[in-house]
Amino acid sequence: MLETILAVKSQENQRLYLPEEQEVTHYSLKDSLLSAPYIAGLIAEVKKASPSKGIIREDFNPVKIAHNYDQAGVQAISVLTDQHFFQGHRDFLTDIKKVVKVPVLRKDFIIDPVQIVESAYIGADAILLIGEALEPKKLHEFYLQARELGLEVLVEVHSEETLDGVLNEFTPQILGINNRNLHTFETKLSQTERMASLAPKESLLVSESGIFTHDDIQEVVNYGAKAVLVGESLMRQDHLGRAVEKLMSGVSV
Ligand SMILES: O=C(O)c1ccccc1NCC(=O)[C@H](O)[C@H](O)COP(=O)(O)O
Repeated sequence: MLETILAVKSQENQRLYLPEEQEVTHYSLKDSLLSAPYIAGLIAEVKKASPSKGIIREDFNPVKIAHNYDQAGVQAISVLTDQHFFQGHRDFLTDIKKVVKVPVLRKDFIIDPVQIVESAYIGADAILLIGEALEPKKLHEFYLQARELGLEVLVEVHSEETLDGVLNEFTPQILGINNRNLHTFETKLSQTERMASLAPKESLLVSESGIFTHDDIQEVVNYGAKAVLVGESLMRQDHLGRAVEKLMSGVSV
């Protein structure tokens, strides 16, 4: 599946899109995740659809969703900006950035340096770089480019092999273990269990995908995760404030 996504991405015209410059306040993803009052930091995702689940949320107002997440006390917001596979848009991120006071992560398939420059212009505080989408050397170059532009980076890996390749090049500040198998789409928290011990102590470890309950969060925290990235389970809830509270504290309000 990743091959298909990357083929479509490389055919999309990766032209530089520079909106009118605007004043935005930037927030640190790492600092925010480490300041969580819960057992882990929460990156809550704004995602209308996905290749594995189709439409996840019919009533989709990205700005309203992000505002509700912010009010609920999440530590960061992840915004899918890919149009083709996730029905996202880069404007969602720019609009969200205007109404929230937490860091905003651009979640997309970044394969061209132009997308990194664009991410800074559209207001992102952080970007995602996927280990399986970039050779380790290129990933490191992209990482350094992003850092020079003031962006933080969540480096995501789906396998031990990819993690090994990345760590041979550099140590990411923020490292995501994605629990989704990119071929079958199946999610297994045991992926975090298997890989967490290979993560450097200096990297803030984020467990991503397939997290639905407070017990799931407790489980990945026990494996060593300091933060979680949650999309679908929140996106399917009507009341996001209550959903965040229940997910993070384990108690219904
Ligand atoms: O979500 C998918 O179906 C998907 C398929 C192929 C590549 C990436 C995909 N998702 C991106 C993500 O990593 C997730 O949106 C994110 O980790 C949240 O996952 P979840 O909580 O399971 O929605």
